[in-house]
Amino acid sequence: MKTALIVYCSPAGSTRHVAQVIGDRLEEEAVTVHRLDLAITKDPSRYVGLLKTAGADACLFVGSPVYRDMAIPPVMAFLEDLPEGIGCPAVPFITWGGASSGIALWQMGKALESKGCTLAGAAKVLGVHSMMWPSDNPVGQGHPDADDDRQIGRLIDRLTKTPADTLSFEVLDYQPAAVGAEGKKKLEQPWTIIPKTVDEEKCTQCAICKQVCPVGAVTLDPGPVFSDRCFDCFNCVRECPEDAIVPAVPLEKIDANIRKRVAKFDERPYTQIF
Ligand SMILES: Cc1cc2nc3c(=O)[nH]c(=O)nc-3n(C[C@H](O)[C@H](O)[C@H](O)COP(=O)(O)O)c2cc1C
Repeated sequence: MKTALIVYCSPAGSTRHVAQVIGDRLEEEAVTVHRLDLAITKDPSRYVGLLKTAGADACLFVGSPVYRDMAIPPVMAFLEDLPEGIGCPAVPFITWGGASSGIALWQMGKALESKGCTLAGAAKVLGVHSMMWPSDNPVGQGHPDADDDRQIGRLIDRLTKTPADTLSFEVLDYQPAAVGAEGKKKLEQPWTIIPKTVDEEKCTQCAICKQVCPVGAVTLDPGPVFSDRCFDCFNCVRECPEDAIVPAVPLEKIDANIRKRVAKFDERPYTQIF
């Protein structure tokens, strides 16, 4: 591998951390790394051109957090917009909050396979659950940690130091049948979000909600208005200094539901390299 493109979206930072570790380790192995944060770069086509030019010497890394068992819409939109037959080796990676990693890796793998990519490797990495920021003990607290980073390092070692290997995309279908089937059913349903209201007494129109939205879904009129690009990352709710953005489901109830799902799935291992 001579060139790598690392594409990701990371509303709360864990997926960005993994992307950073991947990029830093690749650079240690003298790979030329291009990093593409989908929240910043709106037109990825120039970067995708790099992959075409580098051909088999290039590798595409694509990272997403898991939301409701799936990869998030900006990442899937990037994959769907890739040119047909791009055909490079690829490494999807996800971070998940310890409830269920669902079918996100499988879903990303399917999209990559449909563009003619081969699977060089993949990673599932535990991250602190990004819906649980008010809690003193969020699920996944402290993750990704040093051991997670070491596992990512081992993946990069394998990708750069041993002859290129191709995995079957089937390895990404790792969930028990019932969990996998439930996740795949969700793909047929519209993306759901928890509606939010704005407490106009509290809102000072400071525009932080607009700045922290990774997909430009917030406009001010004069308080925040959310477009249908919103995919429910909760950055606006989390970062509002006045707590003026109020989700229809209280955060305590969301917290309790997540903990129930953690107990129900009891998914292991937390971090896994393929
Ligand atoms: C709306 C929403 C839905 C989520 N759904 C799941 C889920 O189904 N399973 C899970 O384990 N974690 C879930 N999480 C937690 C994230 O996957 C996890 O915290 C991830 O590391 C966040 O990545 P980021 O920090 O790059 O944004 C969800 C978080 C949000 C905000």
